[in-house]
Amino acid sequence: MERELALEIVRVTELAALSAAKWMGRGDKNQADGAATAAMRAMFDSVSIRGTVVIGEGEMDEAPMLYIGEQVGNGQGPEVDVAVDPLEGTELVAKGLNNALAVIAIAGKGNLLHAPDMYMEKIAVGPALAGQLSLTEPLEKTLKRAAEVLDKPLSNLTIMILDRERHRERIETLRRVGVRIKFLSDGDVAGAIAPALSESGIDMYVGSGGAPEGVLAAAALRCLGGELLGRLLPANDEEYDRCIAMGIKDPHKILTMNDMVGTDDVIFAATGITPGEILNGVRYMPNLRAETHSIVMRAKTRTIRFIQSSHYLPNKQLLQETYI
Ligand SMILES: O=P(O)(O)OC[C@H]1O[C@](O)(COP(=O)(O)O)[C@@H](O)[C@@H]1O
Repeated sequence: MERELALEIVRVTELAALSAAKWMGRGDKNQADGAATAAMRAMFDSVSIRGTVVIGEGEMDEAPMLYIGEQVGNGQGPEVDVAVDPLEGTELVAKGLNNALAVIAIAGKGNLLHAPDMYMEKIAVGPALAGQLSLTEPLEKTLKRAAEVLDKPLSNLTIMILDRERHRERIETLRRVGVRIKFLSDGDVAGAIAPALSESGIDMYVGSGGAPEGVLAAAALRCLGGELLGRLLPANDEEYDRCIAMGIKDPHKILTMNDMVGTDDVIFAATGITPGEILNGVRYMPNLRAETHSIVMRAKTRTIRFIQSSHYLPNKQLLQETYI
C-alpha cells in the first residue's frame, strides 16, 4: 500500500467523527452510529483501494452499509481487507462520555482476522512489555513480571479495564495485588491502544470486550510496537459454529498479533469523537469550523502521526449530504 493512502484513510475517519459528534449527548446511540456509518461509507468512494469489508457493521441482511463482504473504495489501487468501526462507543456519544472514536484499519488482502461479533478476552501492552504477556497464567503473575520489567512497584502500575460485572474476579485480583485501576465505561479500542502511548499513563489493558474491536486494536498495536493477545469467547454452540464458518479452525486458540493482523502492510487511523485517553474529541467552533484530532500510522515505518484539522463546514458537502 502506498503511504499516501494513510492520509486518504484519515479523511474518512474525520468525516465519520464529525458526523457522529453532531449526536453527542443526545441520548440516541443508533442515530449517532447511523450518521457515522453513512459518512464513512460515502467518503470511502473517493479512496483508491479495492477494499472488502471484513470487520464492519454486521452481516449484509442486518446492516445497510459497511456490511461484511461489502466492496469499498473507488475500484483502483491495492486489494485490501478493511476493518471499520464508524462509531466505537455508541453509548459514549449518546451520553457525552469520553473515548468514542471513528476507526479504520486496512491491510493487504487476507491479513485481517475475520473476527465474529462476540466477546474476546484480551490483554494488551505497549512496546516495553511486548513479549511478556500470557492469557494462560494467573493475572497476578503477569502483573508482577510487568512491574519487574518496568522497574517500578506494583502499586505504580496502572491497569485499564471495562467496568463490567463479568470482570469482578479480575478486578478483585487487581485490588488484591495493589495496582491502580482506570475503569472504562465503554470503548475498549482506545483502552487497548492506550498502553502503547506513554503519555496515557496506562501500563496494561485487561478484560473481555468485542472481538472485532480486538482486531482493530491489534492493528494499531502492530503500528506502535505493542502487543495484544486475544481469545475468542463463543458463548454457545451457535457462536462456536459462527467462528468455524468464518474460517477460524480452533475458536478457543490464543490469538497472537500475527493471527489477527498478519502483515506489517497495515494502516490504522482513528479520529476522536469525544475526548479521551488517546485523542481529543470533535470541537464544533462558532466560525463555521470544526476541529478534529486523529492518529494515523503504518506498521511498515512505525511513524505515528497526530493530525489536528480545522474543517470549514460549508465546504464539507458530504457531511451535509449524509447528515441524518
Ligand atoms: O458493553 P459490552 O457488552 O461489555 O461490550 C464491550 C464492547 O462494547 C464497547 O464498549 C462499545 O461498543 P459499541 O460501539 O458497539 O457500542 C466496545 O468498545 C467493547 O469492545
